[in-house]
Amino acid sequence: PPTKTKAGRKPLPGPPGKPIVGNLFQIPPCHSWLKFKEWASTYGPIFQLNLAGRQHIVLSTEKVANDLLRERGTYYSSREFLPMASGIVSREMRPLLLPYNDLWRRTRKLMHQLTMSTAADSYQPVQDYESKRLLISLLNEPRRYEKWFELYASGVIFRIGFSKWIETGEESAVKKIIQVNHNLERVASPGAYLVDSMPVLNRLPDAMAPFKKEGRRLHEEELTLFRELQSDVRRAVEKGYEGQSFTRTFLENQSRYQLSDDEGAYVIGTLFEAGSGTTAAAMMSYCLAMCHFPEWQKKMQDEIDEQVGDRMPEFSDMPNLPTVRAVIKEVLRWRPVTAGGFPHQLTKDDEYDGFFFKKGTIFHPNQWAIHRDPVSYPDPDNFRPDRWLDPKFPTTYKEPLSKFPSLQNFSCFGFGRRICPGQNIAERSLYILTARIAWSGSIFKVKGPDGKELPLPLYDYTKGFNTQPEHFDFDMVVRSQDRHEFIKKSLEEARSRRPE
Ligand code: HEM
Repeated sequence: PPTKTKAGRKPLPGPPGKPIVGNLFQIPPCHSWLKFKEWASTYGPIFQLNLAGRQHIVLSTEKVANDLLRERGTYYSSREFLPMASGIVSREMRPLLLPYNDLWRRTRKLMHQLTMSTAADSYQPVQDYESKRLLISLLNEPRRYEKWFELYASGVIFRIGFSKWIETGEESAVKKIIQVNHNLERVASPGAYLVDSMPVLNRLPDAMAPFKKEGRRLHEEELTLFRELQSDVRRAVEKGYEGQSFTRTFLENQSRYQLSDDEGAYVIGTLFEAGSGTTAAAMMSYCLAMCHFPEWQKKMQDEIDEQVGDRMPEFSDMPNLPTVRAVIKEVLRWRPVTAGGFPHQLTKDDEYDGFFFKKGTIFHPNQWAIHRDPVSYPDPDNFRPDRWLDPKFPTTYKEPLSKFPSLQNFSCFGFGRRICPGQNIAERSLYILTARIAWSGSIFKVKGPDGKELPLPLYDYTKGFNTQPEHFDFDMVVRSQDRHEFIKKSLEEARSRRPE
């Protein structure tokens, strides 16, 4: 263990770096969370990295992440200012990247109203309809699962955000907003723009800084799209359209939130971008888990058959389906979507457990390591939904099983004041999709001509800060023709009842 310094503070442990650049070139360009976890086993749950003079701290247990990011939320809730992503592209309006300032507080208040539990309940008819549509597509063409989950997740948020239904995913506004997501993911990834590590480059004249022109173009494109989507809702409401949406709620309460049109448009755009890819990615990991651990698919199916019978599971069945909730919670633990965690920035000097942290330090709650802490999660590399269901696992098991396990405040959604505001909506989507997919069919590994299962990697994941399995094929067999017919009928019925 580190010894105390003269001032009575412990030196921060961490891998030794090189002069000037520090640990910058020791960090792998992708899946850095794996390396960070390795370092945590050498240096402990709090270790530092020096990235060209900037102090970064990696947190690797739920306890230290909660003690700092949640319990000391008044000063551990900011974001690092990235000249390209937060400045030029977002013009300091994108809530996800905003520092802990007054504008962020106002946007967060609006987000809370749009996503709190009672509001989330009111979006269930949209999730009901979209999940039925997904079942038909998945049963017909399971190998195009990425498309179906993306269509589901964007369809839900597009409808509740802007009162528009997505039919094919090929609609121009949908393609554009998905492009905005991809741009943000690229622009905000660590190391994408030198100016983010060396802010002084921002002072270069335009001719010597082509990133500025690119950033301004990206900003124009996204703002134009967000404004168009907002104007469409405004015009529809003026013409007497009655449907509810995030945008409508914003427009009708704008003065209460003290947000300009553009700031409000960015809030709703951010809800879309933070909510669509993440939900879809979680469900893709679910399919991978079902291929590898079919015994859990069977356990869910037995539970659903016993508790629900032949009819399709509904939101109201969730209290009776703890195995369903445990399986999807374990998917989020086993393959966290934001595996490296979303960084928080400290806004004043602080001390914790004998360590000193300077104002401006960036904290990474490394979910990959947090979720593999063997004290909280024994047998961490294995997929064990029973850890949420069996009192033999006292660190994760909680009663009553009609309520727990739940996804509320689970560390996969981040920490403290910045915790994901979309968790109520995400939770409802993940529960209904998991229950209905298991009720309707069984997912299997693909078999070769000799009838043997083809090999399927346990961990072959995409790059980026949201991560999902690289494409893999799986088969899906409907559990009975009656159920297939029932889904088709109930989709038609849901379509005829679908809120306009
Ligand atoms: C499985 C699904 C999801 C996962 C795993 C997830 C995870 C996260 C994480 C880790 C953060 C960062 C929290 C932090 O800084 O500590 C976050 C932030 C955020 N999420 Fe989610 N999320 C999901 C779904 C959603 C949905 C459905 C929405 C919108 C309806 C949403 C909206 C947001 C927004 C707006 C932020 C930024 C909050 C801020 O910076 O203040 N997310 N999410």
